[in-house]
Amino acid sequence: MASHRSSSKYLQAAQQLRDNPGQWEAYESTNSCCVLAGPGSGKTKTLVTKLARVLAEDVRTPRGVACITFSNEAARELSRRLRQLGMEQSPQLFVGTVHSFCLLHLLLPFGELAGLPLPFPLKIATENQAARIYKTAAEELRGVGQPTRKDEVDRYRRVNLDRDSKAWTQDPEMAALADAYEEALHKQGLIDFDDIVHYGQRLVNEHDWVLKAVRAKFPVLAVDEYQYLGGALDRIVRRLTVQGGVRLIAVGDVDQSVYGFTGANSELLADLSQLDGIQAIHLTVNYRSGTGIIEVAQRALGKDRGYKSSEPDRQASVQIHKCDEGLQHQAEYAMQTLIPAALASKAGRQLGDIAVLYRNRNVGDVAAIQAVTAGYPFVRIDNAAPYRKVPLTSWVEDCAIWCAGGWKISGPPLRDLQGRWRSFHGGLADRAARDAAARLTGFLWSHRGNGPALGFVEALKDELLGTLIDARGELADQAAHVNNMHKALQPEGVLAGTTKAQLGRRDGAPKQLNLLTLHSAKGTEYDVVIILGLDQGDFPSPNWFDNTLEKMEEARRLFYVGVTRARDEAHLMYSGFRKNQYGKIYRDGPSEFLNGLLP
Ligand SMILES: Nc1ncnc2c1ncn2[C@@H]1O[C@H](COP(=O)(O)OP(=O)(O)OP(=O)(O)O)[C@@H](O)[C@H]1O
Repeated sequence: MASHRSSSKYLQAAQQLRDNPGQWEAYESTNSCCVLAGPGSGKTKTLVTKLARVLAEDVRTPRGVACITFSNEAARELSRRLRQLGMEQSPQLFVGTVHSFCLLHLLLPFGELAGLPLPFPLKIATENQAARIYKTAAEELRGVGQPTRKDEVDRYRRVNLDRDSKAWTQDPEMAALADAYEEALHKQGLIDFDDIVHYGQRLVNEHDWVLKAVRAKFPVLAVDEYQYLGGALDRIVRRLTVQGGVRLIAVGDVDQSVYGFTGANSELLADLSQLDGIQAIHLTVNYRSGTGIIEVAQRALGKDRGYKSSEPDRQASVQIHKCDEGLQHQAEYAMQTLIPAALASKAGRQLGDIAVLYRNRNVGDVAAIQAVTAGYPFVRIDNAAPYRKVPLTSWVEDCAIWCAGGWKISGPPLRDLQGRWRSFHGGLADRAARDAAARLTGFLWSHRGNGPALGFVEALKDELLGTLIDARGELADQAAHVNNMHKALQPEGVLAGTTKAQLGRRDGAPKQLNLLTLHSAKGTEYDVVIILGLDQGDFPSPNWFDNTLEKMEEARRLFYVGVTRARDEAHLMYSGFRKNQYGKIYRDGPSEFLNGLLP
């Protein structure tokens, strides 16, 4: 038996997998495996149950398991699900993004030793610093007002990993811009997020000793939502599993690939599943949606994948609604008519069981105004948020919840907060780790009660975070997001008056309507989903028209992700026209994604 603090809750959870041959095969597999399956098929459920088993039965302390996913929110959701099975963040269980994996487990421990050409100690540029440095470097190279956007250059750096290859110089201007930017960044003693993954990949690929060290620490590697991750992570995964003998548990769905614009490549998942020694497992039962939704969703995707509902007789529907007066009318109809009807149609259904999804924050603004008018409390996840969810801000939120009353029900557990707190300090020796945990416990204990969040965050910064951030340059970027949180809580800020309990609120809170972008909706599920703004030219949008077939397919997959979040009802809203930012009207009809959707 392994010596991790393990719980047998996974044994109960595993019973649910027994009746599904694919899920059970993944659960029982002792080799590397890759689960490819559609929405709601239990990929994440299988992954977390399997991980809990591996931690309890296969991996002995001090070795552990690393579980990588694509965003901080996704990592938080995975941690939450693992916690339900009794597994908490600890030195033996890493759950986080590819960036934090590369930073904490590759660059910080091995980067300097391996002689990487980066400025040490590592300090990560904030978004503003990186943007300024790029602007200056690009203007020096190509003149003031040069048009190439930083995100295009970043994408180029992400997809062309070998600087000595022909691929790197296929676009000489891009390559020159990228080189000039990186040089200027490093000269200022900074690195950026793309450096972290790029050099992480190089460490694993170019140094056998790094490979061995990683395998010694993490004999098992899990990757959720593989289709969202780019070439650098794919290289790390292949090298660790194929040459390093690390056991891989990967799950994903190529049909839900919606991050091509960031350099993600869904073909990597399909290729990975074909490798020798990797057991490919396909799941076809959808446990989330009723048949009515599954059939329409496959039509929306334009592919019949043969997915079936686990409850074929359950009522589920997709409805299309036309609101003649435009986007605001759509949002108003959703709030005033659809949501009250949805709440009334099922006993016990709450606002938290409903999500309004949209393409971008502009549509989110319209939805938010109508939600306020209707008197619905809501939680909003899009770029309009006053601060970004990164590990440090998420941890501050969870500390606030704990103090506001979470300590009574161990939600979140103090041990989890301490584990994350320790991880921000990098590798701490036992004594120092105990001291850090004790300081945190003392702080939290003395701040119990649901007071204003502003004072709490100020005290946390003064008493704990300040010293940490001064000592750990790699947290500089995340510290900037904590500062944004602090600024938003000021009397003149958008979060003025927020309490500790409210600071920690998020999607999944039962009494709050969920407003979120289609991209943020990945991995979530709701009884009722309402998608706004399905007008040709808005979604797919004009930007998508410069456009390759590939980008249109990605937009279609994004639509598919939205529809497949629904358990019982999906409502698709359009007006038949769109307005540009100057108020000019284009009557291009409903989104082409609605064509032929209903029989
Ligand atoms: N074997 C099972 N028995 C009962 N419920 C299950 C089973 N497998 C999964 N579920 C339920 O189905 C829903 C979807 O599961 P999960 O979120 O793991 O799917 P997913 O494949 O990761 O979805 P997506 O790709 O759409 O995000 C959850 O509510 C989960 O509890």
